[in-house]
Amino acid sequence: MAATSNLPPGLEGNYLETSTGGDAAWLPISVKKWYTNAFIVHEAVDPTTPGKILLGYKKRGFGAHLYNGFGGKVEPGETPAQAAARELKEECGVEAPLQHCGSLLFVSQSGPEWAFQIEVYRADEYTGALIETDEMRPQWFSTTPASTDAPAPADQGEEELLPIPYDTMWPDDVYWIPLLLSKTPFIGRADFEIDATGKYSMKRWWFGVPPS
Ligand SMILES: CNc1ncnc2c1ncn2[C@@H]1O[C@H](COP(=O)(O)OP(=O)(O)OP(=O)(O)O)[C@@H](O)[C@H]1O
Repeated sequence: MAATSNLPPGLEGNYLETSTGGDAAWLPISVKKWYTNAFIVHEAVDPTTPGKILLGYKKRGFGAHLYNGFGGKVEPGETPAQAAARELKEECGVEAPLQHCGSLLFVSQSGPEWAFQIEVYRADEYTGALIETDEMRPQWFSTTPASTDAPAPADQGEEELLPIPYDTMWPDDVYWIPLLLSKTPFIGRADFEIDATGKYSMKRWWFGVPPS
């Protein structure tokens, strides 16, 4: 992993680059707004009980028709941790001992005029009953990468889970979800361009982790 001299503007600290790309100039940041994003991850127990991650299919609003964690804006007077717990409960009905695991900065050209500062949380467990809400349809996905020589799914009445649907997620997710799964703290920034159809594409990105 490379040294941190190329940390993008808006990120601070001692971090080692895990991935970077794009050659656009970093966009200027005027205002930042705080958001949260929370994930429940069940670790693999053994080969017949693989790991799984809870995502939500966003039914409306910003990021509609993409799978994501559960989250939203930090409201005035709330800490990001309080907002993360509130949004998780509002969007899929459950409570969880969320732990902060990453911070992300997203800037877009010709989209929202503010930058998104997103605090990311994960929990190994949850309490309550998962429900579909007006905003999100929760769904579990396998955390085991798809592989041709993987054993056939156990035929034990368990529903086979699909792999994480990166093609139907924000394009930055593939760079930091693996870090979230391995419980590696992370930071990152991605700058986006939005085309006439509203599609976001990444023009420059950088993700990193603390030195071990
Ligand atoms: C650009 N790359 C990105 N990659 C991954 N996740 C991203 C994201 N950009 C935004 N997000 C997440 O999208 C949700 C938006 O929140 P959003 O639904 O607008 O907030 P909130 O529920 O408060 O809105 P309403 O007031 O109900 O409209 C929130 O979880 C935020 O973390």
